Amino acid sequence: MDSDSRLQAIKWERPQLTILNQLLLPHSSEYVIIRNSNDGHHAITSMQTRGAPAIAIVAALSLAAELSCMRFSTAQKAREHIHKQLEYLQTSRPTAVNLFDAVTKLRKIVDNCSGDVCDCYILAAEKMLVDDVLDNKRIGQYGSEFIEKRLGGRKVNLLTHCNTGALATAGHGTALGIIRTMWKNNLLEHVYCTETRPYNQGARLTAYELMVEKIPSTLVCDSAVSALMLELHEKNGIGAIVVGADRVAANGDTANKIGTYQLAIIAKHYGIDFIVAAPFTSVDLNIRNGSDIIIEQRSSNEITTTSGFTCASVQNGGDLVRDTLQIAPTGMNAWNPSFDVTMANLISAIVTEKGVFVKQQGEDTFDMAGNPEIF
Ligand SMILES: CSC[C@@H](O)[C@@H](O)C(=O)COP(=O)(O)O
Repeated sequence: MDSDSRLQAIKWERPQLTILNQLLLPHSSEYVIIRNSNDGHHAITSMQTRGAPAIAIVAALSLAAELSCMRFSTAQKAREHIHKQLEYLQTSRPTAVNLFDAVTKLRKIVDNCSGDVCDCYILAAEKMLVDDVLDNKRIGQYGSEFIEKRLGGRKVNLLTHCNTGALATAGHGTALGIIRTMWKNNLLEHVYCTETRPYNQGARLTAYELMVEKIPSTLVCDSAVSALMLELHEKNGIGAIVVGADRVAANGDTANKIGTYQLAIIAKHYGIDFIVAAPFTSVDLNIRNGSDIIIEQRSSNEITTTSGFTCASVQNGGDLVRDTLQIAPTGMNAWNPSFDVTMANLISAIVTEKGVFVKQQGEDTFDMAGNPEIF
């Protein structure tokens, strides 16, 4: 078993799809069976699964599971059903473009398929799962080489935000994939991960992944990063901030988990690299810049309450029970965008499986349709 297979968030054994229920992490690892597109849609909207690549792959495979149990009298009927279900699946979450990219590719494949339409669909969805892991390993390698070159090969401290690891992808991860690769290559000293309020993907999921991998790491409040930069100034410092992406516009403007933008400003203030890591399925060449990215607004309850696990020993024989506590006054308004957009001028490099995109001398933006570099 390699290190990545310890954390497998998406399991596909034709015709069965099971996913790790991330609502229960880090306290218990329970898998949920996804039988059809309805289950897939629910898994995404309820956040049992999350993270841009994982959302796309679970959506695609949920329909593959459904199709495995169906028979259609004509190829046209199969195509119509697939189109309808893909349409429905893409209503689950709006910001990550990977889902829309997957839907476009799958539609094209079934429209052009000359054999059994369901087989064509299932094979294509299965390939997305396999390709994502390979792409992430390449991102890990390219990102590790880029950081090594930028920082002269010394062991570095990195900071990351949200969760971009094996739990957010088919395996290995993107920004966390770079961290995994650097750890394996003995180039990493320590990782700082932000808690990522209000949903706590950092505290619950990234902290869990780092502990499973035994990577030296420390959790910090989102609001502690500037103070941390100052604190570590004399002691090797933070070498770079590495984050994932939900959608990268053609000019490199990047939507990612709320709080990413302020980290980019901090990186600029301290003169360190701010690196985005994402598969090319997160790049949306159809939009020129970040102002066209739809930002998901989530319930104010996520801010006005806090959730966690309490030990209901009497009722439940010691089992941990998920619980929610109100922390703001009843009726208080809250603004809860799930993502923000970091402008390209604050980003040092965008690492993809094709290579590393950097800005040309004197430019403020990236050309995501152009050629990346390998360092
Ligand atoms: C490889 S995951 C990249 C992004 O999707 C990740 O950074 C992120 O913002 C996840 O948000 P989430 O709301 O948990 O789906």
